Amino acid sequence: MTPDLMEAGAKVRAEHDARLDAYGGGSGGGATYGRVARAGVPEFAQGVALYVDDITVSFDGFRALNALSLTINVGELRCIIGPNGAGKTTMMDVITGKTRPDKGKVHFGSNIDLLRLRENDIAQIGIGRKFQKPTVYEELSVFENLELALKADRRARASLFHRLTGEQLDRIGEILALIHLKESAQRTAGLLSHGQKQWLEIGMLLMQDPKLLLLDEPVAGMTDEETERTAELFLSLEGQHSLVVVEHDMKFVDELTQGRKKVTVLHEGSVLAEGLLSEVQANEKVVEVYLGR
Ligand SMILES: Nc1ncnc2c1ncn2[C@@H]1O[C@H](COP(=O)(O)OP(=O)(O)OP(=O)(O)O)[C@@H](O)[C@H]1O
Repeated sequence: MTPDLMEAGAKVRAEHDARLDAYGGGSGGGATYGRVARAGVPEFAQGVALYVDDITVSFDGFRALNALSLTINVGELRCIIGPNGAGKTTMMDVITGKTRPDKGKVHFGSNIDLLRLRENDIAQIGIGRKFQKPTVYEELSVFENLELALKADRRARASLFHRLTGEQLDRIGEILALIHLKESAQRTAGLLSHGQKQWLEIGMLLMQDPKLLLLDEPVAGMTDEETERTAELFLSLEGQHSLVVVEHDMKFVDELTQGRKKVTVLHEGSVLAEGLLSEVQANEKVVEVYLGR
């Protein structure tokens, strides 16, 4: 390579890095997303990913969660359903440290007390949350969004001062294939369809290799084809990650549970029923709370 070309290459890279730094993902930025957790390392040997016990959350005396208890196993894909106002979002808020409960316990693995940690620390120890609306960096390319997510991971930061390692490039390639965006890697994220943006955001979460993924109505607004692809994606993640999927779309829940996985029905802040989708759909109490609205 001639010195001219080397200089031009360095300039392109510097501009690229400056673009990412502007979004807080560079070596000096990312104060919120990238703070080093002092939370310890979660222990999963007992097979439990998440243990929620007797959680109550009150808003001005109204109980959004009422003695809620729930256990998610390592590698499990659990769908949570329930009518509007059942407490599904509040439950996610408690797990991720956004809302503090009045009482109860929330443990990640067998040893981490999530109620003692801040929101950023919880994200850093391996709990990823996907909100209903996609939140990707619209002006950046699909690839840059994934690169930024990698830079937010404290484990990857030290090696990212100059360029991505081969291993990191491979990881981005793997995720691009998984989220069906390999052909769109250089596309500006703002130009993606709604479904593709949702996948990109899931890909960004996956860059940090979370043990537990919380997904709030991930297929809302997706086409049937996108919904099917999302089900395939989640099924391919099962086993390596624990997934908690809050969803109203029963066809999607059916695709995810494949007639053999347990679903949890929330109502008025508590677990109303738990079992196979066919069982809970035949449960009189469940039918009543759905039809009663
Ligand atoms: N910050 C708050 N202040 C007061 N009430 C709240 C607050 N957050 C939630 N609630 C109430 O708590 C209850 C549970 O709300 P939550 O959003 O957790 O339900 P949800 O199951 O996620 O509902 P949806 O399916 O409609 O998203 C609702 O009655 C809601 O109005």
